[in-house]
Amino acid sequence: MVNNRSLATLGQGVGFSEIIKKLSFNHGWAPYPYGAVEKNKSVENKPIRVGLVLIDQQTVYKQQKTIELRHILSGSSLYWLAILDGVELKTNTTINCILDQFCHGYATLPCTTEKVHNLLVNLDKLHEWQDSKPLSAKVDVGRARMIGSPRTTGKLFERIARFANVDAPVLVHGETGTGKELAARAIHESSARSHAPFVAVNCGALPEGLAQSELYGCEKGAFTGAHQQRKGYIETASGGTLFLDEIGDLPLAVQANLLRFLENKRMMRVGGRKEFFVDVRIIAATHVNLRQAVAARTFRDDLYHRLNVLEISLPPLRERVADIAPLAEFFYSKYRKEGSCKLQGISQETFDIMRSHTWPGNIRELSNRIRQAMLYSDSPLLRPTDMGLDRRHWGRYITSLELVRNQAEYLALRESLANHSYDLVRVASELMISKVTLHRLMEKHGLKYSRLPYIHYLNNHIS
Ligand SMILES: Nc1ncnc2c1ncn2[C@@H]1O[C@H](COP(=O)(O)OP(=O)(O)OP(=O)(O)O)[C@@H](O)[C@H]1O
Repeated sequence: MVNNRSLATLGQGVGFSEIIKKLSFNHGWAPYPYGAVEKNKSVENKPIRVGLVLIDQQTVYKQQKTIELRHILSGSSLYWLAILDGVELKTNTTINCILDQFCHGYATLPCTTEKVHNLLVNLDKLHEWQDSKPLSAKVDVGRARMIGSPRTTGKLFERIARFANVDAPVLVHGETGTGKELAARAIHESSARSHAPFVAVNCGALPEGLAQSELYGCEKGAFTGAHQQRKGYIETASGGTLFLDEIGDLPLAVQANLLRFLENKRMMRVGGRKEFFVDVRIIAATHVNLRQAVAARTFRDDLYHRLNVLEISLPPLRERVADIAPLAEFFYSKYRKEGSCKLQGISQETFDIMRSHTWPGNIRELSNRIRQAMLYSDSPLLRPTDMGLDRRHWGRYITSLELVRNQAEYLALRESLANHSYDLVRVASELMISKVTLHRLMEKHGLKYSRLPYIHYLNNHIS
């Protein structure tokens, strides 16, 4: 057996050690404890792309262990395969979230080493393939992190990576709090401009008479109070990215100037006489429908087309149900680090109710509600009432037949999956739907370990 693959291992347990030993003897894997891998990134010049992580009862039920595990997995660039020992998937949200966010697959003990070996080989190939791709989606945005289920956010990351490689203007639309600024930052951070400033301007907050000088700056004595020459936002962002939030609120006169600037990247300070070149990439965002604004003549048609070269549309959170659990878990872990909180997690009921809330403030609202709830909660698990969401109020939040349908669909799926331990043939038969429909619905509701399709794909496509 040729030993050509290295494996990081994380966790200790009898069954786990047994699997690792067999993988080494029978299949030629060279296992290394994760600590050793971390120090060198590669051991003995062997690249390490995949890791095997043990998730047992201690990991799941000992809060400190769960936190440590999340910390390690989120900071690692390896592709992880989880080995579940003595824990039931069913409706355990903690495991579901860890698997969904950080692992590319899992196997439950007892299982054959052949199965684990095959999954690892495919993951290794997948990692190698992703490494060789010119565009790989970036998840980290500076110090911030963009979270979501791979189905929705995966496509977004791919767009962000593509858009980062070209220098054209981008128009981002989405309701308030859907992450428009975060997406713009992600493009900037992933682009060649990342070393230069990212300047965010809320066009709606620019005072009407001062919008021009705020954007373009002014020369000394240009108007009363202009005691010295001052750079505007455009110049401040030189070499980097200017993010124009709420672009629809830009006064018409300033729109005309911005159009000229977009055409040749040349500008003049207010009161100035000489035009000069400024190298800035413009990313604009809007929560209103700019086409309608164009029709209503409050937004210039030509500017709209100049800005809308590349487009990103961020759906509201109520349409990204699969993102709710990973986002909630992310904010929970983030705010947990901030204070001495005795909470041990989020209750299943809270997750259920979160899925049916309409989230008018989108991701910002979710983040704020979790933060406040964590301050005030006095129970071990975060309850719906802590977050100001109550089952009695469902009716109030449900605004359409579609939402009611979604809620019923989700509950039926979850129940049946739990009852049949994710045996999809039985679940499909019980719900009287085809397996294809079942897969689609599981994906829609975030009940699928969405990274697993990669493995199935690879199983079918890689010889
Ligand atoms: N995918 C995500 N993962 C983690 N945090 C997110 C994500 N999307 C948004 N957020 C967080 O939600 C909050 C709102 O995001 P952001 O300010 O980017 O939204 P926005 O659409 O620009 O809002 P507005 O239209 O009100 O300016 C921020 O705290 C941001 O960090």
